[in-house]
Amino acid sequence: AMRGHRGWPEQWASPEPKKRYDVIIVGAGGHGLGTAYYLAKEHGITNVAVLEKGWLGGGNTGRNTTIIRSNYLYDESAGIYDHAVRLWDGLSQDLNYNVMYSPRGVMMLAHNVHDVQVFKRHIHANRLNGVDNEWLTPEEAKAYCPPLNISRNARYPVMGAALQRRGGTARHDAVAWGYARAASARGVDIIQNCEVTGINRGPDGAVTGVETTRGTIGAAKVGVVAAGHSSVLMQMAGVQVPLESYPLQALVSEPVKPVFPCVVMSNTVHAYISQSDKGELVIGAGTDQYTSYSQTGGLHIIQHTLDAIVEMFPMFTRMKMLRSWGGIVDVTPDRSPILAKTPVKGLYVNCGWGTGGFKATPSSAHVFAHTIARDEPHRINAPFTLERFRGGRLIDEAAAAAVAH
Ligand SMILES: Cc1cc2nc3c(=O)[nH]c(=O)nc-3n(C[C@H](O)[C@H](O)[C@H](O)COP(=O)(O)OP(=O)(O)OC[C@H]3O[C@@H](n4cnc5c(N)ncnc54)[C@H](O)[C@@H]3O)c2cc1C
Ligand SMILES: CSCC(=O)[O-]
Repeated sequence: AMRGHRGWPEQWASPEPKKRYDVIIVGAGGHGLGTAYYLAKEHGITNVAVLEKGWLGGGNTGRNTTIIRSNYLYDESAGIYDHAVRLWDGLSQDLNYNVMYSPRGVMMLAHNVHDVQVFKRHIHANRLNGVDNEWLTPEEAKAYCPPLNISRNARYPVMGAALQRRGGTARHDAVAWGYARAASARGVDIIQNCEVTGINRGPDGAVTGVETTRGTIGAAKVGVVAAGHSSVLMQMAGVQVPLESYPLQALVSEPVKPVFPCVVMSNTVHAYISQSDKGELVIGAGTDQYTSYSQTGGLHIIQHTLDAIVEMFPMFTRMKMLRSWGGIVDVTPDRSPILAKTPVKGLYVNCGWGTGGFKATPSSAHVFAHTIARDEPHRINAPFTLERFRGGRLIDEAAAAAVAH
């Protein structure tokens, strides 16, 4: 058995917080729980607490539309997102928990000459980085996804598509549960209902721990992984991060028999769709256009998204919608994440994933654990610094992420 391994419990332990840990992770989403898991598994650091103000997986990790892909434009992005796709492949075995990873293919639709040019550029860039991506004619796109409307007189006719066959989906709850159980089994304390209300610094400015709703907890290393609330947390340590938080909504239909074989995304009409293993159509929208920490959004966004969906897939016109919800997405100016040390000794931040961080969960956690354990970034996350916004060396992926914001 692994040193200190608690054995494979039904789920995770729920201990009282200790007075002190080696590392505190703020935020029990997939990225935070995964970071704690890799700290224990890869670096032998097990005296770790993950502090969560609500319930684990209750943030964006349990609210997203579960799309996984690595077809972004820049080399830096290929590094972090394709590292994730490779880790998704063996994650269920690694965690001894079925995360239901399904490489069913992600197809990005082109509706105008600009889309065609952008997606073909992505395909060439992806191939240069060893990332699979291929161009389909409208007829080939329909053959891959039969419900797709490729009529020439559609409001936004399909002019082709970029298909990443290794892209797909996973069960988002299971990712949180799998990482939580595996981390807990290795000795990590997961403390739910424990909101961090302050980040403490010593006379030398270094981090000494956090204030929480369950008392003061000491640690020389604190990793903030709080998604839409990251700017609030970092402000507690006097660090400003260039984030805007927006509501991002999603909705599901009534469950039906398997009818939709892959994932389809359309940047131009701001809609994307897949079908869950339970049979629901899982539909995503663009962000609401105002900053907010609300986990709901405007009905007009849902309406616009459904207009787009029935235009692209007329067979769903009479489908009944079951429920909609929202999350709080933390968006950076260049739509790329911040995975880095901060100017405060012992304080690390993993945020800025915006509308697209679920797909990166395994790689984000893997390299963030490395960054905390060794106090220096992994080569994969080295470009994703806080300083890039001062120096201007941005990693502008707005086109790759534009489907939602
Ligand atoms: C509707 C929607 C659809 C999306 N679709 C996709 C998609 O298809 N593909 C994709 O790749 N990405 C998608 N995303 C984005 C993705 O969900 C996120 O980028 C990713 O899940 C972020 O993971 P996380 O672990 O960093 O954050 P979270 O899961 O949000 O975890 C952060 C945690 O920090 C906790 N926290 C906050 N403040 C405090 C505090 N003071 N003290 C203690 N804990 C605190 C929160 O309660 C939360 O549980 C979507 C997001 C939304 C909202
Ligand atoms: C919410 S958009 C999903 C994605 O970025 O693949």
